[in-house]
Amino acid sequence: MTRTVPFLEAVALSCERDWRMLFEHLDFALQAGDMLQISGPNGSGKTSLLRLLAGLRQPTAGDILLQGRALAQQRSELAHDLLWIGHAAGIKGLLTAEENLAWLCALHRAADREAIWQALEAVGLRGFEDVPCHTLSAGQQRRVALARLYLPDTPPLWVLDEPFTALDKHGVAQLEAHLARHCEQGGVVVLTTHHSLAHKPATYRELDLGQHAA
Ligand SMILES: Nc1ncnc2c1ncn2[C@@H]1O[C@H](COP(=O)(O)OP(=O)(O)OP(=O)(O)O)[C@@H](O)[C@H]1O
Repeated sequence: MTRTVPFLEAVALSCERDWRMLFEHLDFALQAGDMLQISGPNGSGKTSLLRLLAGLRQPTAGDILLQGRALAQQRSELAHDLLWIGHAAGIKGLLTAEENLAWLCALHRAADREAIWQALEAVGLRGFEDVPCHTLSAGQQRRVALARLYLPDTPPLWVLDEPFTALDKHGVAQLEAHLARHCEQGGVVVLTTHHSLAHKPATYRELDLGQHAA
């Protein structure tokens, strides 16, 4: 029987920071449509794991495979396939919401003004498109970052570090539904959050790093 090549795979993954092993021998495989929530106590290595998956750090040991090939040898494929939103909103305060989004999109694929305005409207920022982001609230700044998830033709793999931070209840529910929809349409979501998701796709799984502590 032939084995389907996973979209993203971690094989015997270990991560050490500052001489401290955070986790060892971690294995998981994600197919198109899967959602993986990384959980665990503060300092257990959730952000560190996401940064490995996003190609921002090298594992201490083990491999990460993207569609069956080593991630480290696929920088351009990763840039094409990955949408990474880190723990900080990662937006520039002097730029407007529209300018921030245009700049962030340029990292992957350009989006036209109409698409950017529609994405900002989808995250509830209608009327705030052209004000400098430093004048927005923390939740609104988070929404600017998250608007990338509402652009057409997003990359298939979304790696999101604490995406619900600073969002209000409605924003949380809306984002949960959007992530589930992305999976139902064949995308892959890997996220960290300390909150338990109310809306999960059928493919949802949780990986508790507290149980993999070295
Ligand atoms: N920039 C850094 N330099 C050195 N060590 C770091 C750095 N960032 C994190 N670490 C170390 O790695 C450990 C894990 O950090 P990480 O941010 O991955 O944890 P986390 O599970 O995401 O925590 P939290 O729930 O608090 O966000 C930390 O306890 C710290 O010792």
